Amino acid sequence: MALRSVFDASQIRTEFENAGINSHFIPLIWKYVIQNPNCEWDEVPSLPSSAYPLLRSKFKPSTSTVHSVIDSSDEVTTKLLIKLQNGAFVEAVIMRYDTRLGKYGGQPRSGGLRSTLCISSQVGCKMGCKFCATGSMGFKNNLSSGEIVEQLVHASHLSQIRNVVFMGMGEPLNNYTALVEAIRVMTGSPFRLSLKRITVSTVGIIHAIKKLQNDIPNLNLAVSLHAPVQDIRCQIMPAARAFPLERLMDTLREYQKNSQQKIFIEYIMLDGVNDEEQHVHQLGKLLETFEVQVVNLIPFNPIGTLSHFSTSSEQKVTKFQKILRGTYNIRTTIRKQMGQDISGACGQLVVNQADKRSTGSAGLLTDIEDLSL
Ligand SMILES: C[S@@+](CC[C@H](N)C(=O)[O-])C[C@H]1O[C@@H](n2cnc3c(N)ncnc32)[C@H](O)[C@@H]1O
Ligand code: SF4
Repeated sequence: MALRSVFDASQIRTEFENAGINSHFIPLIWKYVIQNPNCEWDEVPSLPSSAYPLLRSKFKPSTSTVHSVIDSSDEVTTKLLIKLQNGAFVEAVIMRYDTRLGKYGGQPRSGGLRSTLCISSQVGCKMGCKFCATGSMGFKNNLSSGEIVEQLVHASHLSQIRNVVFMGMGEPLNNYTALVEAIRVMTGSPFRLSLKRITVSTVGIIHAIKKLQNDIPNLNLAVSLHAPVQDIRCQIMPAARAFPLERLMDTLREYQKNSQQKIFIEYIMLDGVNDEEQHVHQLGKLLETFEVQVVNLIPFNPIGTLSHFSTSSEQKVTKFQKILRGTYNIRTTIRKQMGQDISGACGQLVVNQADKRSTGSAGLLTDIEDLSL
């Protein structure tokens, strides 16, 4: 049987419990593994003697490996192509924010920068959004919580990670149990990331948003709205049929009321599809009664022949922003496109990689300015 990731928290806790080993050793093991990624279990100091054979027979310090590390030419973005134990690939992306410069930038592998890590939760995705390279792959498999956490471990060897956003490959709320467990590990010892600095991006899985409120109160949500009315949403995001816009908005209002947490609205700008003047007024009215933290306008990142959409012109995006701000008083940012020279769109590098071996999104996604507040 394949060995599990030592960062699969519930597995290792259960195994330790069954063997009568105190679970307080687990964060100590994780700390050692983070500092010594290529270690053998016998090297981990000060564990009860029964822990060593158990670790050897059931767990690996890392089940994934970094297959390649690619820096963008502007040195802001680094993409990690990560190979999982089953041979599949996922992407994790580091974006560096230089606090001294007050903007994204800085030398790729240098310390001292405030970095955001964009993490994948699935190989492929079953939601099938028409503009998304990951969606074009279909669903392959869920990542385990350990595989999700290992992306943070790999990235932390290259940069000091301050923020984590689940905006990589896959729909995190379709891999709910692993997502919740991974977030609990990341916010616990030894990672100790602040929950305020973790954001989960979702297409809007209503029942899971409701559940999340109880399981991880006060988690930041980014909702990929992308259209102001249900029929356009369904055209570009087939899964939206199952999550009517009105019910989604009620769920978000409820989420915000109960948790006082930040909700970011993501809106991809697709030329002639959702970027006309009527759409901005529909969106403004939809969000008027809703205390939205910020609307992020995302320039569509072309994904080659996988999608027929085009990117909205700069003038259209700027006008959209102006109306949302001026007429509706909604904080609105235009997300920078980053890392386009390294297949910036989520999943694109994996699709390209798959193409090369003959076997899945564009400039990078995160409006880090807002997510790293
Ligand atoms: C890849 S998804 C992953 C998280 C989640 N599944 C979701 O849809 O929010 C993260 C964000 O990337 C956006 N995205 C996907 N393909 C894109 C593209 N080609 N250009 C720009 N943004 C894209 C999505 O709409 C979403 O807002
Ligand atoms: S945008 Fe998100 S939900 Fe849609 S296909 Fe891509 S990963 Fe899945």
